Amino acid sequence: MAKITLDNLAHSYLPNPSGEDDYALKELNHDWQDGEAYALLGSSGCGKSTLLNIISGLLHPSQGRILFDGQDVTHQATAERNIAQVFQFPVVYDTMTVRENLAFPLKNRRMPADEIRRLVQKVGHMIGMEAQLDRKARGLTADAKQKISLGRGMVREDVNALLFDEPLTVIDPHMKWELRTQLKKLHHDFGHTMIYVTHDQTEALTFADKVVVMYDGRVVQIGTPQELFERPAHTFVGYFIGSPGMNVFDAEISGSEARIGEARIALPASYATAGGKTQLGVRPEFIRLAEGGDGIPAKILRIEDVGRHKIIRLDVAGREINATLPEGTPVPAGTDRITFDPEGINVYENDWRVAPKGQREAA
Ligand SMILES: Nc1ncnc2c1ncn2[C@@H]1O[C@H](COP(=O)(O)OP(=O)(O)OP(=O)(O)O)[C@@H](O)[C@H]1O
Repeated sequence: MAKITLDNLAHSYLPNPSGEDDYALKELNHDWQDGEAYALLGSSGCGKSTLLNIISGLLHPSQGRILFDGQDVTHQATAERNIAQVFQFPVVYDTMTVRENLAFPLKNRRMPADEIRRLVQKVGHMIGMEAQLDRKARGLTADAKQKISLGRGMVREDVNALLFDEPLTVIDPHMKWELRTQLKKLHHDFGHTMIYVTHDQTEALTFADKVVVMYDGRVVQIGTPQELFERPAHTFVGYFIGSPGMNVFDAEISGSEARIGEARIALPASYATAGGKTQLGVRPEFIRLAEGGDGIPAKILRIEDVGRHKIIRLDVAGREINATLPEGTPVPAGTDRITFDPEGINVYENDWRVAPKGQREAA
């Protein structure tokens, strides 16, 4: 397994990039720790595959270096990097049996036959295909073929890193859950460094120790699921993670007080801002419904029951915002205001989180 260092890394697909906008991947400096499971999460076109392909060696970065355990691999071919990769669509050999497909990377490395047999049996079990090991891959469903691809990715225990690019897209929903659980178990048992690209937050949050959120070619936050939930570093993270996402209110900030329209809101700490666009981010879980008092005027538009909780859609100064209430908690009938739980308030300037005075913002 290896620590992966992204050193001053950036990539443009253009031959002569002239400004930041020309870069599909904007400058990055990060150490991804040995043995951790990372999910690269972001919407389509934000640069996830570009970054993964640079790590795997399919793409050479236009700037910077990539290191595995301190060794510069920037100009090494994929085959030399000792990694396993699983792509969005199956890559299997139709004329081979399932067993032969799974054994392929091990045979290539001239592993003893009894060791191959043991590993193939184990992975066959993990992907739920033990009974089909001696069947030819031809004629299997796309779902089954993708399970073989996943199995082939997981079969080697000595790789520097395991890279997955949206590997569960063609898998049916029940099996998705099952395979995600198996991947987590694999990580737990062997401690591989894993990088898993997805645009699905559930997949990212259930799989990863650390989620790397990308937006417009930039890594905007690397954090545990809890950190992304409690302290989104960028308004995009707040909006993208959570269902519904974080509400964002334009606000004037003055020390430990915010003003939203006529309403004054006491902040949990004091904040120094530098004259940029300032906003408060409050997740739906931290919005309280009230009748009268000092809150922000709001009108209930509709209430949606989604099982474990209710989503209350409200109009606040012409914009729709969301609150959630646990199942069984009644919606106050005369609701005409909202207030915020102080611990759920984050302050943003030009979309980036501002740390309370006296605290340093995490990278
Ligand atoms: N081969 C290429 N040539 C030129 N531009 C490209 C190439 N591949 C990707 N891009 C552009 O680079 C940006 C990042 O694309 P990338 O595929 O890395 O994003 P992504 O987050 O993986 O998206 P998706 O989830 O849709 O695959 C996009 O604007 C895309 O159009």
